Amino acid sequence: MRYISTRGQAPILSFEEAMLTGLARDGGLYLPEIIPQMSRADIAALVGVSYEEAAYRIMQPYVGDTFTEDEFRAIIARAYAGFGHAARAPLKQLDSGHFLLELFHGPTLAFKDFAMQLIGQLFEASLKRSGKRVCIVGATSGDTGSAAIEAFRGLEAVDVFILYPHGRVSEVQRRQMSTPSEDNVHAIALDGHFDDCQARVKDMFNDFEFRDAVGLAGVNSINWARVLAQVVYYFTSAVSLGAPHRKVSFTVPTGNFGDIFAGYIAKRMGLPIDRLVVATNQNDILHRCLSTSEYKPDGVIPSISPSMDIQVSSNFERALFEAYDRDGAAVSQLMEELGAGAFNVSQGALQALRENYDSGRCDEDETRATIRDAYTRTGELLCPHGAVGVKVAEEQRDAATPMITLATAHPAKFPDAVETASGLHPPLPPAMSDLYEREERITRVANDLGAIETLIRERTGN
Ligand SMILES: Cc1ncc(COP(=O)(O)O)c(C=O)c1O
Ligand SMILES: N[C@@H](CCOP(=O)(O)O)C(=O)O
Repeated sequence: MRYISTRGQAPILSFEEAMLTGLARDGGLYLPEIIPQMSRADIAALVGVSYEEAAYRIMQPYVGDTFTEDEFRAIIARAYAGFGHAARAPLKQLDSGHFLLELFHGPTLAFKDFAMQLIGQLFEASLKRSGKRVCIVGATSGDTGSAAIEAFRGLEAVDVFILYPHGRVSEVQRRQMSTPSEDNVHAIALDGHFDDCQARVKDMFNDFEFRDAVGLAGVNSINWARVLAQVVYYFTSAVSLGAPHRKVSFTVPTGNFGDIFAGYIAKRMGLPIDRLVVATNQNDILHRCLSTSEYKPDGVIPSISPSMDIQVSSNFERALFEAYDRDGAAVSQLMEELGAGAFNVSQGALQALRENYDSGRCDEDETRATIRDAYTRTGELLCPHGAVGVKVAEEQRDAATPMITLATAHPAKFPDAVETASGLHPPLPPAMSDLYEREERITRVANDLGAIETLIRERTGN
């Protein structure tokens, strides 16, 4: 399998190269040149198999001969062994025709663990083989960072620097990043919001001298392997509700567009998905763009679902690439316009986007009300991100097709918001019960590329 950039100007890479490269050298994001297909029989054959077996069958065509069958199966087995639920991604019924896909049973209690635990194993196997060393730099609004630090802590051949927006993540998220004691992990509090963190990470990738000197790698969803790992649970959940014989729809709490794009890939592979609904919080740029065609970031407003406080949505570039029939020049032009403030999607591309994605938004009061109502009606305590999804799904779903809403994080990651909404304080699982007593290590930096690069060079000796 070969991987191409959304901007059409970067070298074509293998799976392993694309995984270790992160951002393409033309500033774009890698995507497989062709999307492998699962036939109806392939999908039907997933009934009753373990999550790990489904993961192997779905991901193998993308990974190709990077690893032997035994190696790749062992990687998958190690990745999901630490999950706290035998089903890995259990499905719960919320209401007639409305289901919740619980994606928070991994070690850091968010859906990011599905990809990050796998990527940790893939990186370790690949770097052991090559003897190379990498420096991972990531941006987080809270969950990617803790999942990355958990997946890479203590690995010999990897340093991890995670930039998070100072004061804009929950205390649990911050402590998950700042309390691991291994020397190879670094929690960096940046004075700015998530979009600033993500922009500095992309700046570092576009600074080729720095990139090559430190051996930069990325584990944000710019990394194709992140998206790929998330395709699996669309299949397993749909199959448990009757696919391929019955269509299902998904509502996905969305920020950087990686998770819902994984749903789109599942659909392109042949999974009968009726609708993919983008659910945004008050930072609703994606909903506005799909409604009006204009993509114009206008400042991030802090919310009680902080992981979705994003205005420059990285993977939307992959969706645009598809909507523009894989025209890299057109995508480059849009990204240039975005650099100057905003872009407008053409009518043809907007129609293509709307054929694949519906959208809705949920404000702060609605989020709190949904947490309260869902608990009262069903006994399910939602995190604010899941609540955004449930609210939008309730508005958008139809009686004919089952709706699956992705519950992307555990309520205990956002205890204050959940308690205000429901009156209940969600406890941390026993393995994390001493999180508040552990010592924190945080480095504060200005939103300044030079200062961040200097810090990374000093810490890595490059
Ligand atoms: C809990 C939670 N829900 C939803 C999202 C949005 O996912 P995506 O960025 O893949 O759209 C994030 C962050 O990515 C998250 O951490
Ligand atoms: N919500 C994310 C933001 C980064 O997204 P990613 O999927 O591109 O890594 C977070 O929690 O950090």
